[in-house]
Amino acid sequence: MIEVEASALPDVKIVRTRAFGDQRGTFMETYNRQAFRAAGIEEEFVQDNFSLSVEVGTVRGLHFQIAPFAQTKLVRVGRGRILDVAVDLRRSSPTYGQHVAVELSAENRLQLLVPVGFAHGFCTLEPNTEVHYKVSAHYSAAHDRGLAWNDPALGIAWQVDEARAVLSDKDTKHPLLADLPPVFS
Ligand SMILES: Cc1cn([C@H]2C[C@H](O)[C@@H](COP(=O)(O)OP(=O)(O)O[C@H]3O[C@H](C)C(=O)[C@H](O)[C@H]3O)O2)c(=O)[nH]c1=O
Repeated sequence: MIEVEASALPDVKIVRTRAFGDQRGTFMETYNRQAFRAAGIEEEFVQDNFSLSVEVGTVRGLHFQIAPFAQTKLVRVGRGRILDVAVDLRRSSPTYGQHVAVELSAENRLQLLVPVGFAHGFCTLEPNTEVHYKVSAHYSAAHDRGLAWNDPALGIAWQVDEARAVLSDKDTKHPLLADLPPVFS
């Protein structure tokens, strides 16, 4: 049982899968190819990723891979809570540069489908947050690109002070949207 709804940017989908609770806890099918295809999510995922972020206010992003390794991502939280963000980088899109931000948590069990053409990133809202995500193309460092998470032009309300954000060195050096070359048509 899967429910898929459009987010504020219709191509970014919010996915809810059925949870079975009993006296022991909970069981979920977090991904089921047949059910997801029936719900219109046709992507073939080829790699599962996992990240643990220890500190609240850890920001990972905004990332994307360029062709031929551009990725659709299906993101969920196994432990903790994140503000998950997708930014439209499709030059021909009427919502170019706009974003959607959705809270994903172990508690709400929501997943976010971030299609090719979007940058993706998140900020953790609890300590020791574990993020699991499926991607539709393999990792390629040579095709890995980024966008400045704190670009004022994006207007993302990350819920973390810029000075307190925990970032990789790489994520402090990405270009602003205005300086980003065309990457997705
Ligand atoms: C993404 C990736 C990374 N790596 C290696 C490369 C580095 O040595 C190390 C950490 O990579 P990175 O700092 O890019 O990890 P994150 O900052 O969590 O990046 C991810 O976080 C944001 C939210 C995303 O949406 C992307 O999927 C992904 O870019 O893992 C791999 O070996 N395979 C991979 O698929």
